[in-house]
Amino acid sequence: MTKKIIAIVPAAGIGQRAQTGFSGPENAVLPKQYRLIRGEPMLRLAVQALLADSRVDQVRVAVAPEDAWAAQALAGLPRTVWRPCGGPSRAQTVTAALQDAALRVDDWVLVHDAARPGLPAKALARLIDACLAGGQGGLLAQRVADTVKRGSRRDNAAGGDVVQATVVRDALWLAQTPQMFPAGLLLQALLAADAARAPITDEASAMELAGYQPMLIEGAAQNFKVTWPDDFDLMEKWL
Ligand SMILES: Nc1ccn([C@@H]2O[C@H](COP(=O)(O)OP(=O)(O)OP(=O)(O)O)[C@@H](O)[C@H]2O)c(=O)n1
Ligand SMILES: C[C@](O)(CO)[C@H](O)COP(=O)(O)O
Repeated sequence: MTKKIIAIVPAAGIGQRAQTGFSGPENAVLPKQYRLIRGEPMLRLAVQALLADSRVDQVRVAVAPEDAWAAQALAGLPRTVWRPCGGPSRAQTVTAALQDAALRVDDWVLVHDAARPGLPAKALARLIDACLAGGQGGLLAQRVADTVKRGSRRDNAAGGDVVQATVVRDALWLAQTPQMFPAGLLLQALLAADAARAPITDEASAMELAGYQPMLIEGAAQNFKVTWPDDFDLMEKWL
């Protein structure tokens, strides 16, 4: 039987660092994934970026249980469903979405942040091609371009950190999404990481903890994560 490729979009965060300060229905603070970029909710753009590859069978968006915006933001998109299964952390949201999807163990899962609407079709295709060809999971990532400093918490004269060391950056990459893994292995790895109370910020770290070595596939600058207030304008320019 052909293995499906199912995308999961965790979209249950609040976007605290983005400080949108915008209000939606009932004056709730509008989470950053619903803020408009180029006139469209950021979440919708992120889902459309995944739908651009016809090999993606379905996109499953995981929103917060009290979410009031998903239906409108995702209206009319093909191959897309959403579920109110978001949890208190990104990893818990992804775990709940995987359990809700009840996939076959060897179906492929592509997890992509709602906060990365700039995903180029070519980068997505690179990741899918590499994982299918290698039969191995992987993630989009970018090599670190700048010189890297480790700071110490000791205050400098201006009240900030001071340099403790310059870090060798040759082998350093910045993790992006999508991150693509077999559904069964990913669910097992996330559950094991949760049981071990390991701090997990992406799917690859759960897989690493379980002993796997995910492939690093070249990502893209425009696939950056909208995190800080200025990022909205920057993303609008890219798009
Ligand atoms: N409990 C959570 C926390 C985050 N996310 C999702 O994980 C993705 C990446 O997280 P991030 O950019 O850190 O989003 P937020 O957690 O919303 O941002 P912040 O940490 O600034 O609050 C986002 O699509 C976000 O909605 C989620 O589904 N469930
Ligand atoms: C998954 C991720 O986008 C990879 O860079 C990132 O780890 C999300 O975590 P954050 O700590 O919420 O930025």
